[in-house]
Amino acid sequence: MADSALSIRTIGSADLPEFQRVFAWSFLDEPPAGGEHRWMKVLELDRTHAVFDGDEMVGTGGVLSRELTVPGGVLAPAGAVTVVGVKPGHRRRGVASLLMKTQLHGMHETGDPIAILWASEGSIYRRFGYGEHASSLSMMTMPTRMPFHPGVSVSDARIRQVTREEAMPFMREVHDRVRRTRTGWLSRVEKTWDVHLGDAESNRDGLSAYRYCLHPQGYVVFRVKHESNNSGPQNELHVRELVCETEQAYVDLYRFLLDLDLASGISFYTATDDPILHMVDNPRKVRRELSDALWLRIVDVDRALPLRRYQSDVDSVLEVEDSLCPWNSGRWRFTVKRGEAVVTRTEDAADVSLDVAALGSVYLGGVRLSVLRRAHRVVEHTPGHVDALTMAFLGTDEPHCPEVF
Ligand SMILES: CC(=O)SCCNC(=O)CCNC(=O)[C@H](O)C(C)(C)COP(=O)(O)OP(=O)(O)OC[C@H]1O[C@@H](n2cnc3c(N)ncnc32)[C@H](O)[C@@H]1OP(=O)(O)O
Repeated sequence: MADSALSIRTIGSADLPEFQRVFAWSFLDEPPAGGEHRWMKVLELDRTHAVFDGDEMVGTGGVLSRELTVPGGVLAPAGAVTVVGVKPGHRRRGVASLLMKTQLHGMHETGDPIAILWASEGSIYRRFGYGEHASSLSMMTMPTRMPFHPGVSVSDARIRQVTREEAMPFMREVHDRVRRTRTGWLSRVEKTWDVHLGDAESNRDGLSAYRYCLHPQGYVVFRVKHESNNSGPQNELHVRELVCETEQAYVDLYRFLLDLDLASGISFYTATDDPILHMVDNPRKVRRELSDALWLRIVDVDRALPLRRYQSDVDSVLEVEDSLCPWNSGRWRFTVKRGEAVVTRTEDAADVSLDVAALGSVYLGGVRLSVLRRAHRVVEHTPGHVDALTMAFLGTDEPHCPEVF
């Protein structure tokens, strides 16, 4: 419950210095001296809120307008929630709750059917209806020089290292074509590139500047962690993104990285189904650590569910619980025919009950509804419906979001 002394409003440009300070302090950080934090560059002021306790700004949060690719290659409008922070000393008094409610009710009015975010901590957002592991991430490490499995063929396409200036126009075009086909990928605007591939000294964490290598159908961006010991160079390649229009380009660029002289290892936050595991001759040498990536919130059940495509036909009554966005609560008939869903209000008895966060987790096809049933997050009233819904929601590939916003 929000403290009654709190108020909330969108910010103007005059609020930005204080907004930046409150956000930095909430992350135990300092605002950059005399400059603008890179996250501030992409804020849309009419979707950016500050919470006040009297005259004092105590909370921050923003929504970015993005397109999210959902199963079936459909581009769905999504509100990408970012820069959420509450000033130390003002916590656990409902500041974030007020912000979350304002954002979600605003998205309901403006027509964003889906909200997404990356969570700083895993225990914050489920209470606000965000479902965990809507997409997951694999922190992958592997040694270089590994051969490929016989049959994985490398083409003779030339891969060229170029400057950032030369790479940028090509990368923008390739990314924009590829992101439309990959579940979980997001549209980028001009300034997003500066944030996502920010390369100021302060962004490098002791590593090199980005290196840009182009293939005719793709590109890879990485940093180098320079190391050496008595046995020679032990440099590590930290891949930021590997974006390809063809499977061949993916194979070629991985081979290029694996063969790079003076490098001993590769690390990459990648998709959980990155095919590299099956390309190399010794898959055990590819070490993987799983973490949550996108948390997804269904803002409007009846607009979000029909947006995506489904793998199989199903006809079920879903009973949804959503205390923060009550327009979602209640029973919905969810019917899929030939991949397309129709969602209508119904008084019929529920086949399956679940809360809106569970629906968010399964929406991109990364989490199985059957697993949520085993976790006591979903209740099946009519036998067979959870299995049928599980199959319908699964996608061909694992959802993946390659960028933090
Ligand atoms: C998308 C992003 O930007 S992710 C970045 C999130 N920001 C941060 O992590 C910065 C550091 N943390 C903070 O600024 C704050 O602690 C926030 C934003 C996480 C929470 O703000 P608060 O104003 O304290 O949250 P609020 O008072 O509304 O809490 C609502 C509920 O969530 C719980 N909660 C809040 N923060 C946390 C947390 N970090 N861990 C566990 N539970 C939490 C509260 O206990 C409360 O529970 P209740 O409803 O059962 O009483």
